[in-house]
Amino acid sequence: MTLPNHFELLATDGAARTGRLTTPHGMVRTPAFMPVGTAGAMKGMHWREVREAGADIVLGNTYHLMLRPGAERIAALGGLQRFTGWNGPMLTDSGGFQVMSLADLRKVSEHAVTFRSHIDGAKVELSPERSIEVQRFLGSDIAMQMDECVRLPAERDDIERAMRLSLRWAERSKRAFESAPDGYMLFGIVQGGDIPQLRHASAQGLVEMGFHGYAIGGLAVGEPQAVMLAMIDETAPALPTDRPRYLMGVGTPDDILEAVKRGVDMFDCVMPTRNGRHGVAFTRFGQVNLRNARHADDPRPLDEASTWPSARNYARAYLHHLVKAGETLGAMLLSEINIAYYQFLMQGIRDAIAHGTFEEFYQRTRADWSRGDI
Ligand SMILES: Nc1nc2c(CCNCC3CCCCC3)c3[nH]c(NCCc4ccccc4)nc3cc2c(=O)[nH]1
Repeated sequence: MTLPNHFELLATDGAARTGRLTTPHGMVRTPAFMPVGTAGAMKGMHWREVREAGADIVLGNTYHLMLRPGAERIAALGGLQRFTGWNGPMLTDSGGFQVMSLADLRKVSEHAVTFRSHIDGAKVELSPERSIEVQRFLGSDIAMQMDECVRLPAERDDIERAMRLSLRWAERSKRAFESAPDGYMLFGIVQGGDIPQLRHASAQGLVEMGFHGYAIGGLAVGEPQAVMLAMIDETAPALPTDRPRYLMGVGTPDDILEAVKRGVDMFDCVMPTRNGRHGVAFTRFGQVNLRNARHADDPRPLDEASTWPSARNYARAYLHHLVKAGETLGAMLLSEINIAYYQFLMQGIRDAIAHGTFEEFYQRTRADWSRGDI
């Protein structure tokens, strides 16, 4: 059954696309980078700064929130937007990927993933039906199917087993989602590891079922960038052009630029906030590790031409000091500087595609990153 389409393609330039995704909590401009909130907050930042930096949509954290404070409790309090104060669009992952990454004593069966809560050790069962129920309780605008993602490198048999299980779970997720009000979306997730035929089979199976959008999963799990990009080349053309494509867990600015060039519309990654907390700044001219002693006497700001005040107004020497001293302000400033840079990059990408100048933007941006004089 074909689901309604809430995505509007505005322009294309080669395989790159720019568009708009309408959700119950607002509009999302694509290509979009979605900052990752952890347990209902953007570590070290106020939502006001996330919005001012240019983010239209953020990720909520199904795995953490269902364990604490609990999905039913958040629903009783009005849903994630009211609970957290972020009043814009939210996307939530299904939780299965995090269970496999974070939980201990986890087990995958046909029915569900079971694991021990890292908070109180309680046994938890996450089925496709429960994952959809949790995401509905959280009130997210875009829910993800429950899937099984295999780390790479992996045996073909294991990749195929997980891909076929994920297709069966896609069917169950879609059936469980059917009662959602109009406007709320469910994305399928393409699996298939680094094997083209399995990628095609997964994409075809999902497209036949019909979803509001399609995620490319099973990547950024240990494979070289070249393998990730090759799998995007295999997968994107097998997906409908009029629906959004979301590359999960990606990535560095370079990953994002390469994936946009290949037709990807949405991204999420913990890197800007996580690297920020570890003293690494993303700038127009590449990454700067402010823990490095070479910054101790440097009065220059990170980027005097930046659109983001904190990247213009603080000396590298000061940021170096904050990071070395373990001052919370250091993590806060670098988190917002990094989120702001990612959104600056996405705005540049959207403008370039809209003006048919993406190739020039791509070349100039990569040249700026490799100037190395930073
Ligand atoms: N369902 C599902 N999720 C995936 C995710 C989680 C995406 N972020 C969720 C978000 C929810 C809120 C809390 C945070 C996560 C992935 N993340 C990565 N690589 C990350 C690679 C990476 C990059 C930087 C640092 C660490 C790891 N590959 C992924 C593949 C899949 C997948 O097939 N299926």
